[in-house]
Amino acid sequence: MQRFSVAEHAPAKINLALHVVGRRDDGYHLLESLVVFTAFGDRIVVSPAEEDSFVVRGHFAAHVPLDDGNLVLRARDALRAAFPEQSAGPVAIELEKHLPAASGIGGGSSDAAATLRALDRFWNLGAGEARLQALGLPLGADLPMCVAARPLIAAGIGEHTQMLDAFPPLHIVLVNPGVAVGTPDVFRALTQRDNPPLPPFDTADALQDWLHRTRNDLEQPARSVAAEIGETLDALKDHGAGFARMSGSGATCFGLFTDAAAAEAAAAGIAEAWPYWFVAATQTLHKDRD
Ligand SMILES: C[C@](O)(CO)[C@H](O)COP(=O)(O)OP(=O)(O)OC[C@H]1O[C@@H](n2ccc(N)nc2=O)[C@H](O)[C@@H]1O
Ligand SMILES: Nc1ncnc2c1ncn2[C@@H]1O[C@H](COP(=O)(O)OP(=O)(O)OP(=O)(O)O)[C@@H](O)[C@H]1O
Repeated sequence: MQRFSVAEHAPAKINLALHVVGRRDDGYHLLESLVVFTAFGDRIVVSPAEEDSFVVRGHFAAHVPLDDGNLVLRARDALRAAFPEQSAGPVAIELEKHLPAASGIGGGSSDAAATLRALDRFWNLGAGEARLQALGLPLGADLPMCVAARPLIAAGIGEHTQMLDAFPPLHIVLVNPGVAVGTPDVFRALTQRDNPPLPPFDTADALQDWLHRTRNDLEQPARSVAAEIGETLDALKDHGAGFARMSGSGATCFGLFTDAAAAEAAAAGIAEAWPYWFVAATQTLHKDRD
Protein backbone atom coordinates (compact mmCIF):
# COMPACT_ATOMS: atom_id res chain seq x y z
CA MET A 1 0.00 0.00 0.00
CA GLN A 2 1.15 3.56 -0.77
CA ARG A 3 2.41 5.06 2.53
CA PHE A 4 2.46 8.75 1.77
CA SER A 5 -0.14 11.44 1.11
CA VAL A 6 -0.06 13.42 -2.12
CA ALA A 7 -1.37 17.00 -2.32
CA GLU A 8 -2.33 19.00 -5.40
CA HIS A 9 -3.35 22.64 -5.72
CA ALA A 10 -6.65 23.19 -7.59
CA PRO A 11 -6.30 26.77 -8.85
CA ALA A 12 -9.03 29.15 -9.94
CA LYS A 13 -9.38 29.19 -13.74
CA ILE A 14 -9.71 32.63 -15.27
CA ASN A 15 -10.87 33.19 -18.84
CA LEU A 16 -9.03 36.46 -19.62
CA ALA A 17 -10.97 36.48 -22.90
CA LEU A 18 -13.68 34.09 -24.10
CA HIS A 19 -15.12 34.20 -27.63
CA VAL A 20 -18.05 31.99 -28.63
CA VAL A 21 -17.42 31.23 -32.30
CA GLY A 22 -19.96 28.55 -33.19
CA ARG A 23 -22.04 25.64 -32.03
CA ARG A 24 -21.75 21.88 -32.52
CA ASP A 25 -24.66 19.72 -33.62
CA ASP A 26 -24.95 18.36 -30.05
CA GLY A 27 -25.55 21.89 -28.72
CA TYR A 28 -22.09 22.44 -27.17
CA HIS A 29 -20.53 25.77 -28.11
CA LEU A 30 -17.21 26.26 -29.86
CA LEU A 31 -14.99 28.59 -27.86
CA GLU A 32 -11.67 30.38 -28.15
CA SER A 33 -10.31 31.44 -24.79
CA LEU A 34 -7.09 32.68 -23.22
CA VAL A 35 -6.96 31.09 -19.79
CA VAL A 36 -4.72 31.57 -16.75
CA PHE A 37 -4.69 29.96 -13.29
CA THR A 38 -4.08 31.47 -9.87
CA ALA A 39 -2.21 30.75 -6.66
CA PHE A 40 -5.56 31.10 -4.86
CA GLY A 41 -7.65 27.95 -5.12
CA ASP A 42 -8.83 24.69 -3.59
CA ARG A 43 -6.60 21.86 -2.42
CA ILE A 44 -6.84 18.11 -2.86
CA VAL A 45 -5.03 15.68 -0.55
CA VAL A 46 -5.08 11.93 -1.20
CA SER A 47 -3.92 9.54 1.54
CA PRO A 48 -3.61 5.81 2.15
CA ALA A 49 -6.79 4.24 3.59
CA GLU A 50 -8.45 0.90 4.36
CA GLU A 51 -11.48 1.95 2.33
CA ASP A 52 -12.47 4.86 0.07
CA SER A 53 -13.54 8.04 1.82
CA PHE A 54 -14.22 11.67 0.92
CA VAL A 55 -14.37 14.73 3.17
CA VAL A 56 -14.78 18.40 2.27
CA ARG A 57 -13.54 21.25 4.49
CA GLY A 58 -13.10 24.98 3.97
CA HIS A 59 -15.22 28.11 3.66
CA PHE A 60 -17.39 26.84 0.77
CA ALA A 61 -17.60 23.18 1.87
CA ALA A 62 -21.37 23.35 2.37
CA HIS A 63 -21.88 24.39 -1.27
CA VAL A 64 -20.71 21.16 -2.91
CA PRO A 65 -22.18 17.65 -3.03
CA LEU A 66 -20.59 14.90 -0.92
CA ASP A 67 -21.90 12.05 -3.05
CA ASP A 68 -21.04 10.83 -6.55
CA GLY A 69 -22.29 14.17 -7.90
CA ASN A 70 -18.98 15.65 -6.78
CA LEU A 71 -16.56 15.90 -9.69
CA VAL A 72 -13.73 14.78 -7.39
CA LEU A 73 -15.28 11.32 -6.99
CA ARG A 74 -16.17 11.16 -10.68
CA ALA A 75 -12.50 11.89 -11.49
CA ARG A 76 -11.32 9.15 -9.08
CA ASP A 77 -13.69 6.63 -10.65
CA ALA A 78 -12.78 7.60 -14.22
CA LEU A 79 -9.08 7.14 -13.49
CA ARG A 80 -9.64 3.74 -11.85
CA ALA A 81 -11.73 2.58 -14.79
CA ALA A 82 -9.01 3.63 -17.24
CA PHE A 83 -6.29 1.61 -15.48
CA PRO A 84 -8.01 -1.66 -14.51
CA GLU A 85 -4.79 -3.66 -14.77
CA GLN A 86 -2.92 -1.49 -12.25
CA SER A 87 -3.42 -1.49 -8.49
CA ALA A 88 -5.60 1.50 -7.74
CA GLY A 89 -6.50 0.66 -4.15
CA PRO A 90 -8.63 2.46 -1.58
CA VAL A 91 -7.89 6.11 -1.00
CA ALA A 92 -8.97 8.86 1.40
CA ILE A 93 -9.60 12.12 -0.45
CA GLU A 94 -9.84 15.50 1.26
CA LEU A 95 -11.03 18.61 -0.57
CA GLU A 96 -10.37 22.05 0.91
CA LYS A 97 -13.00 24.23 -0.75
CA HIS A 98 -12.03 27.91 -0.99
CA LEU A 99 -13.49 28.69 -4.44
CA PRO A 100 -17.18 29.63 -4.63
CA ALA A 101 -19.24 27.01 -6.53
CA ALA A 102 -20.95 27.71 -9.86
CA SER A 103 -19.00 30.94 -10.24
CA GLY A 104 -17.18 30.81 -13.60
CA ILE A 105 -13.74 30.06 -12.20
CA GLY A 106 -13.92 26.32 -12.75
CA GLY A 107 -13.98 25.21 -9.12
CA GLY A 108 -15.42 21.76 -9.73
CA SER A 109 -13.38 21.22 -12.89
CA SER A 110 -10.18 22.31 -11.18
CA ASP A 111 -10.88 20.00 -8.21
CA ALA A 112 -11.44 17.10 -10.62
CA ALA A 113 -8.26 17.92 -12.55
CA ALA A 114 -6.24 18.14 -9.32
CA THR A 115 -7.70 14.77 -8.28
CA LEU A 116 -6.53 13.23 -11.58
CA ARG A 117 -3.02 14.66 -11.11
CA ALA A 118 -2.86 13.62 -7.44
CA LEU A 119 -4.11 10.05 -8.00
CA ASP A 120 -1.88 9.61 -11.04
CA ARG A 121 1.06 10.22 -8.70
CA PHE A 122 -0.44 8.36 -5.70
CA TRP A 123 -1.15 5.22 -7.72
CA ASN A 124 2.04 5.66 -9.76
CA LEU A 125 0.14 5.35 -13.06
CA GLY A 126 2.41 7.56 -15.19
CA ALA A 127 -0.57 8.54 -17.33
CA GLY A 128 0.92 11.80 -18.62
CA GLU A 129 -0.81 15.12 -19.12
CA ALA A 130 -2.45 14.39 -22.50
CA ARG A 131 -4.03 11.16 -21.21
CA LEU A 132 -5.33 12.89 -18.07
CA GLN A 133 -6.81 15.66 -20.23
CA ALA A 134 -8.61 13.12 -22.44
CA LEU A 135 -9.89 11.21 -19.38
CA GLY A 136 -11.16 14.44 -17.86
CA LEU A 137 -13.05 15.77 -20.89
CA PRO A 138 -16.21 13.63 -20.36
CA LEU A 139 -16.46 15.19 -16.86
CA GLY A 140 -16.55 18.73 -18.24
CA ALA A 141 -15.33 20.94 -21.07
CA ASP A 142 -13.07 22.82 -18.64
CA LEU A 143 -11.23 19.69 -17.50
CA PRO A 144 -8.46 19.62 -20.16
CA MET A 145 -7.43 23.22 -19.42
CA CYS A 146 -7.62 22.62 -15.66
CA VAL A 147 -5.37 19.54 -15.95
CA ALA A 148 -2.73 21.76 -17.60
CA ALA A 149 -3.28 24.63 -15.10
CA ARG A 150 -0.88 27.11 -16.74
CA PRO A 151 -1.40 29.91 -19.28
CA LEU A 152 -2.95 28.55 -22.48
CA ILE A 153 -5.33 29.12 -25.37
CA ALA A 154 -8.31 26.74 -25.37
CA ALA A 155 -10.38 25.92 -28.45
CA GLY A 156 -13.09 23.52 -29.60
CA ILE A 157 -15.44 23.01 -26.66
CA GLY A 158 -12.31 23.11 -24.47
CA GLU A 159 -10.57 19.92 -25.67
CA HIS A 160 -7.78 21.72 -27.57
CA THR A 161 -5.16 23.40 -25.39
CA GLN A 162 -2.12 25.26 -26.62
CA MET A 163 0.34 26.28 -23.87
CA LEU A 164 1.62 29.87 -23.78
CA ASP A 165 5.24 29.91 -22.63
CA ALA A 166 6.67 33.03 -20.97
CA PHE A 167 3.27 34.56 -20.26
CA PRO A 168 3.60 37.76 -18.16
CA PRO A 169 2.81 37.35 -14.44
CA LEU A 170 -0.44 39.06 -13.41
CA HIS A 171 -1.71 40.49 -10.12
CA ILE A 172 -5.40 39.73 -9.89
CA VAL A 173 -8.38 40.42 -7.65
CA LEU A 174 -11.29 37.98 -7.90
CA VAL A 175 -14.73 39.20 -6.85
CA ASN A 176 -18.00 37.27 -6.73
CA PRO A 177 -21.18 39.05 -5.65
CA GLY A 178 -22.50 35.93 -3.89
CA VAL A 179 -24.74 34.71 -6.70
CA ALA A 180 -24.40 31.17 -8.08
CA VAL A 181 -24.83 31.20 -11.87
CA GLY A 182 -25.48 27.92 -13.69
CA THR A 183 -23.31 27.49 -16.83
CA PRO A 184 -26.15 25.89 -18.89
CA ASP A 185 -28.45 28.86 -18.04
CA VAL A 186 -25.89 31.33 -19.39
CA PHE A 187 -25.30 29.40 -22.62
CA ARG A 188 -29.09 29.18 -23.04
CA ALA A 189 -29.41 32.98 -22.70
CA LEU A 190 -26.76 33.56 -25.40
CA THR A 191 -28.28 35.19 -28.49
CA GLN A 192 -25.25 35.46 -30.84
CA ARG A 193 -23.40 32.15 -31.31
CA ASP A 194 -21.03 32.88 -34.21
CA ASN A 195 -18.87 35.77 -33.08
CA PRO A 196 -15.49 36.92 -34.46
CA PRO A 197 -12.52 34.71 -33.39
CA LEU A 198 -9.89 35.56 -30.80
CA PRO A 199 -7.14 37.73 -32.33
CA PRO A 200 -3.77 35.92 -32.43
CA PHE A 201 -1.80 36.30 -29.21
CA ASP A 202 1.96 36.34 -28.91
CA THR A 203 3.49 36.51 -25.42
CA ALA A 204 5.58 39.45 -26.70
CA ASP A 205 2.35 41.40 -27.41
CA ALA A 206 1.20 44.10 -25.02
CA LEU A 207 -1.41 42.20 -23.00
CA GLN A 208 -3.54 45.25 -22.16
CA ASP A 209 -3.86 46.19 -25.85
CA TRP A 210 -4.79 42.63 -26.73
CA LEU A 211 -7.35 42.43 -23.90
CA HIS A 212 -9.06 45.59 -25.13
CA ARG A 213 -9.49 43.95 -28.55
CA THR A 214 -11.16 40.85 -27.03
CA ARG A 215 -14.39 40.02 -25.20
CA ASN A 216 -16.18 37.62 -22.94
CA ASP A 217 -19.17 36.72 -25.11
CA LEU A 218 -20.90 35.16 -22.09
CA GLU A 219 -20.96 38.45 -20.17
CA GLN A 220 -24.19 39.84 -21.63
CA PRO A 221 -26.17 36.58 -21.19
CA ALA A 222 -24.73 36.19 -17.66
CA ARG A 223 -25.78 39.75 -16.79
CA SER A 224 -29.31 38.91 -17.90
CA VAL A 225 -29.26 36.08 -15.32
CA ALA A 226 -27.37 37.98 -12.56
CA ALA A 227 -27.56 41.78 -12.75
CA GLU A 228 -25.04 42.07 -9.86
CA ILE A 229 -22.24 41.38 -12.36
CA GLY A 230 -22.35 45.04 -13.50
CA GLU A 231 -21.91 46.26 -9.93
CA THR A 232 -19.01 43.82 -9.44
CA LEU A 233 -17.16 45.14 -12.50
CA ASP A 234 -17.75 48.72 -11.35
CA ALA A 235 -16.36 47.91 -7.89
CA LEU A 236 -13.13 46.56 -9.42
CA LYS A 237 -12.70 49.60 -11.68
CA ASP A 238 -13.52 52.02 -8.85
CA HIS A 239 -10.80 50.37 -6.76
CA GLY A 240 -8.11 50.89 -9.38
CA ALA A 241 -8.20 47.83 -11.66
CA GLY A 242 -6.35 48.60 -14.91
CA PHE A 243 -8.69 46.11 -16.58
CA ALA A 244 -11.79 44.23 -15.37
CA ARG A 245 -13.89 41.49 -16.96
CA MET A 246 -16.14 38.56 -16.04
CA SER A 247 -14.60 35.05 -16.10
CA GLY A 248 -16.23 32.05 -17.80
CA SER A 249 -20.00 31.96 -17.37
CA GLY A 250 -19.80 34.24 -14.29
CA ALA A 251 -20.58 35.65 -11.94
CA THR A 252 -16.95 35.99 -10.73
CA CYS A 253 -15.13 38.99 -12.21
CA PHE A 254 -11.39 39.64 -12.20
CA GLY A 255 -9.44 42.87 -12.07
CA LEU A 256 -5.79 43.29 -13.12
CA PHE A 257 -3.45 45.41 -10.98
CA THR A 258 0.10 46.70 -11.39
CA ASP A 259 1.50 44.92 -8.33
CA ALA A 260 0.62 42.77 -5.32
CA ALA A 261 0.24 45.74 -2.96
CA ALA A 262 -2.27 47.45 -5.27
CA ALA A 263 -4.24 44.19 -5.61
CA GLU A 264 -4.30 43.64 -1.85
CA ALA A 265 -5.39 47.24 -1.17
CA ALA A 266 -8.21 46.95 -3.72
CA ALA A 267 -9.33 43.60 -2.30
CA ALA A 268 -9.42 45.07 1.22
CA GLY A 269 -11.43 48.07 0.01
CA ILE A 270 -13.98 45.95 -1.87
CA ALA A 271 -14.32 43.48 1.04
CA GLU A 272 -15.00 46.37 3.41
CA ALA A 273 -17.63 47.95 1.14
CA TRP A 274 -19.34 44.63 0.30
CA PRO A 275 -18.79 42.37 3.34
CA TYR A 276 -20.89 39.51 1.94
CA TRP A 277 -19.04 39.25 -1.38
CA PHE A 278 -16.23 36.79 -2.06
CA VAL A 279 -12.98 38.73 -2.64
CA ALA A 280 -9.43 37.39 -3.10
CA ALA A 281 -6.16 39.03 -4.16
CA THR A 282 -3.85 36.59 -5.92
CA GLN A 283 -1.39 36.11 -8.80
CA THR A 284 -1.07 33.83 -11.82
CA LEU A 285 0.62 30.43 -11.74
CA HIS A 286 3.23 29.54 -14.36
CA LYS A 287 4.66 26.24 -13.13
CA ASP A 288 5.38 23.76 -15.91
CA ARG A 289 4.18 20.18 -15.47
CA ASP A 290 5.51 16.93 -17.03
C1 LIG B 1 -17.74 28.61 -19.78
C2 LIG B 1 -16.50 27.79 -19.53
O1 LIG B 1 -16.24 27.72 -18.14
C3 LIG B 1 -15.31 28.45 -20.21
O2 LIG B 1 -14.06 27.97 -19.76
C4 LIG B 1 -16.68 26.37 -20.03
O3 LIG B 1 -16.99 26.39 -21.40
C5 LIG B 1 -17.72 25.57 -19.25
O4 LIG B 1 -17.11 24.38 -18.92
P1 LIG B 1 -17.77 23.34 -17.92
O5 LIG B 1 -18.36 24.05 -16.75
O6 LIG B 1 -16.73 22.29 -17.67
O7 LIG B 1 -18.94 22.82 -18.79
P2 LIG B 1 -19.64 21.39 -18.87
O8 LIG B 1 -19.84 20.88 -17.46
O9 LIG B 1 -18.93 20.52 -19.85
O10 LIG B 1 -21.04 21.81 -19.50
C6 LIG B 1 -22.07 22.43 -18.78
C7 LIG B 1 -23.08 22.95 -19.80
O11 LIG B 1 -22.57 24.15 -20.39
C8 LIG B 1 -22.85 24.18 -21.78
N1 LIG B 1 -21.58 24.24 -22.54
C9 LIG B 1 -20.40 23.99 -21.92
C10 LIG B 1 -19.21 24.10 -22.63
C11 LIG B 1 -19.27 24.46 -24.00
N2 LIG B 1 -18.15 24.58 -24.73
N3 LIG B 1 -20.46 24.69 -24.59
C12 LIG B 1 -21.62 24.59 -23.87
O12 LIG B 1 -22.69 24.82 -24.42
C13 LIG B 1 -23.69 22.96 -22.07
O13 LIG B 1 -25.03 23.35 -21.94
C14 LIG B 1 -23.35 22.01 -20.95
O14 LIG B 1 -24.42 21.15 -20.66
N1 LIG C 1 -15.87 19.80 -6.36
C1 LIG C 1 -16.86 20.60 -6.72
N2 LIG C 1 -16.76 21.94 -6.54
C2 LIG C 1 -17.74 22.77 -6.95
N3 LIG C 1 -18.86 22.35 -7.54
C3 LIG C 1 -19.02 21.05 -7.76
C4 LIG C 1 -18.03 20.13 -7.39
N4 LIG C 1 -18.44 18.91 -7.75
C5 LIG C 1 -19.63 19.07 -8.32
N5 LIG C 1 -20.01 20.34 -8.33
C6 LIG C 1 -21.27 20.88 -8.89
O1 LIG C 1 -20.93 21.54 -10.11
C7 LIG C 1 -21.68 22.75 -10.25
C8 LIG C 1 -20.80 23.77 -10.98
O2 LIG C 1 -19.80 24.17 -10.10
P1 LIG C 1 -18.39 24.75 -10.58
O3 LIG C 1 -17.81 25.44 -9.40
O4 LIG C 1 -17.57 23.72 -11.21
O5 LIG C 1 -18.91 25.78 -11.67
P2 LIG C 1 -18.22 26.96 -12.40
O6 LIG C 1 -17.30 27.68 -11.46
O7 LIG C 1 -19.31 27.78 -13.06
O8 LIG C 1 -17.37 26.24 -13.47
P3 LIG C 1 -17.01 26.66 -14.95
O9 LIG C 1 -16.17 27.88 -14.85
O10 LIG C 1 -16.25 25.41 -15.32
O11 LIG C 1 -18.32 26.83 -15.66
C9 LIG C 1 -22.08 23.16 -8.85
O12 LIG C 1 -23.39 23.62 -8.84
C10 LIG C 1 -21.92 21.91 -7.99
O13 LIG C 1 -23.15 21.38 -7.55
